[in-house]
Amino acid sequence: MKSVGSKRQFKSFFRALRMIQNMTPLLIPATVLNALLQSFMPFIPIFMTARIIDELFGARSVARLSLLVVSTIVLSFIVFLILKGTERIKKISNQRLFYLGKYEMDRLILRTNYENTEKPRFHLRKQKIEDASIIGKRGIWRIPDLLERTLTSFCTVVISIILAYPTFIPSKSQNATSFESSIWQSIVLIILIILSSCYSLFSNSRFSKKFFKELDHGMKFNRLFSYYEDLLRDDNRFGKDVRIYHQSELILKSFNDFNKLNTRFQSNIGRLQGRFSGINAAVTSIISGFVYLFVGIKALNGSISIGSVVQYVGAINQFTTSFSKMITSISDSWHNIKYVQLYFDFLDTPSLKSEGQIPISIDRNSKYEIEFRNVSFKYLESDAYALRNISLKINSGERIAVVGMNGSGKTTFIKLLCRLYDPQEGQILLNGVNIQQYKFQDYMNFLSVVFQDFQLFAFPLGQNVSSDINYDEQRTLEYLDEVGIGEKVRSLPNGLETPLYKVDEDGVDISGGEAQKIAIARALYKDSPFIILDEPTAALDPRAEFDIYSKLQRIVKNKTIIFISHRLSSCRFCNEILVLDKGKLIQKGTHDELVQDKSGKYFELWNAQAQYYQLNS
Ligand SMILES: Nc1ncnc2c1ncn2[C@@H]1O[C@H](COP(=O)(O)OP(=O)(O)OP(=O)(O)O)[C@@H](O)[C@H]1O
Repeated sequence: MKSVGSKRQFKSFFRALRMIQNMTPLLIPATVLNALLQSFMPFIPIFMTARIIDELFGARSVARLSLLVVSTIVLSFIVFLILKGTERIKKISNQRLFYLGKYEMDRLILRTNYENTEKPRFHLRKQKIEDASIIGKRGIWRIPDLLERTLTSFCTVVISIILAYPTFIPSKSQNATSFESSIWQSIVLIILIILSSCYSLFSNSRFSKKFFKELDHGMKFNRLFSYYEDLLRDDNRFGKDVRIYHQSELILKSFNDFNKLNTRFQSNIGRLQGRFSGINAAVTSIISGFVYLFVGIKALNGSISIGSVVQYVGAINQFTTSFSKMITSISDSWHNIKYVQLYFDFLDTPSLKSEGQIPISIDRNSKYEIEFRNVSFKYLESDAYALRNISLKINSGERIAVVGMNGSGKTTFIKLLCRLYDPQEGQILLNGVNIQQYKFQDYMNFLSVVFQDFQLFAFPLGQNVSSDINYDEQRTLEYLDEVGIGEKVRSLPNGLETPLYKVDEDGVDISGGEAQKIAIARALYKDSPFIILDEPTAALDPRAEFDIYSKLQRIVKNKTIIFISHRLSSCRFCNEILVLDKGKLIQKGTHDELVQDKSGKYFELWNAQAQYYQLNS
């Protein structure tokens, strides 16, 4: 089991490296170069100082000394310059990686099938990835940093071993003292270094585990805090309810809770870091003491030069600190992979939709027929049927109303028709072919929908209507005129180029009814053969409602319109009414036929509405 897990972790790591390389081709080379230079840099003064001291205590040649000093300065300066260059490349590339990594997730959210986006788990997963990237910069965004730390410490360990190695070899010269020729002092020092390395391995992995546990804990507070922050930042969406229902105290309490917990979280992390680095520093100092003693005795006995003391002491100290860093980085990388996997699991969210291959060429004069054949549907997390055994046909040019009580399945009917969901039983056919066999985008072009909870965007008004940056101004205005908002649009300072909403400072806020009119204009502009309007006039005043219904008859000509409605006023414009109840199609017919069926559901609804108006008139 464990090896399967490890295999997956390695796979994710290499996949992340490939992805980073594709997104920012300079980042990994710059990181590797940076790591090599960083590990090399501390050894320049260590190695060169040893040579300079030996020269001072030896031949004392001014020319050689000058050469050594100049070489040290020039070499350090060149390495420093290259390091600065790679740092800059890394900084820019890391920013790019941050953006592109998130862009991939946003692209998935916008393109994955709708069914996925309605699952709370889907959004929770994304939130977790985002939180992890903010707190502790975990996930793919941390990989370059961890790679650099691991490589730097690894190379430093290798170089320090090469430089320190001679001091552990017992002297074989005839004049060597028993201390110099004994292997035991080397063994003792090596054991001490190994013990300190083991301790560092153990304490690092404990630290990493605790650190990541604290970070996971901290993510919960961050999520709640971000939720309220977003709501307040967006457009103070809950401003009205907060005032009416005195909810400010509750919200501020959640900010205070977050603040308290965050302070505790930060102090826990700080304490952990402090304890860990304190103990590590103490261990390193003790080892340093032994190293000085060991190398010092050798120097006192004259078996190594004074300059070599600097080299050996420096190299062994570099080894102990870098070994500890290397272990920390490997352990961090191992824990970080969990978040990399989370990221890839999100990007790999399976598409639940089957993609057809048949193209649809839309032609105004063609006849289209939609058929629901024994269609049944349940939402994923529900046992109850939202639609049950629906069979019906809708032909070109028809005006259909779908009516029913709350929760009777009207919106679900539309969602299935629009392929936002696919039915579990039965088929939906367009001209006799299952709609799943058509190219998805072609099928999307076949329909225009104004959903109950339609969304307009903070783009210029013209772009909202046309869904395009380059749009036909005249046509756009014509449709806006038809829905009765053209005059208002013309009076705006920038006309069609006026952005909606105050996200842009030149933006305009619009009323609910105006937004609904723009949404209807958008559906008309799309010029699809089927137009579906889910509660299209809920926000309109009676005059605007009547106006739009009568105009729709004229504008849409031979197109098919399906109205979803609670208001039976729309039914008068329709040649067929479908009545849904608890997911079943229980009645269909013309308005007059259904009104005459006094025991039917439609009559019940119609009568209730008529009685209401009588009572209130
Ligand atoms: N995403 C969902 N997950 C689970 N159940 C859902 C989901 N959406 C709707 N339902 C359930 O499916 C049934 C039909 O809902 P639907 O939204 O189609 O009704 P409706 O007729 O449009 O209602 P309304 O008139 O209130 O808009 C209801 O019982 C509803 O609770």
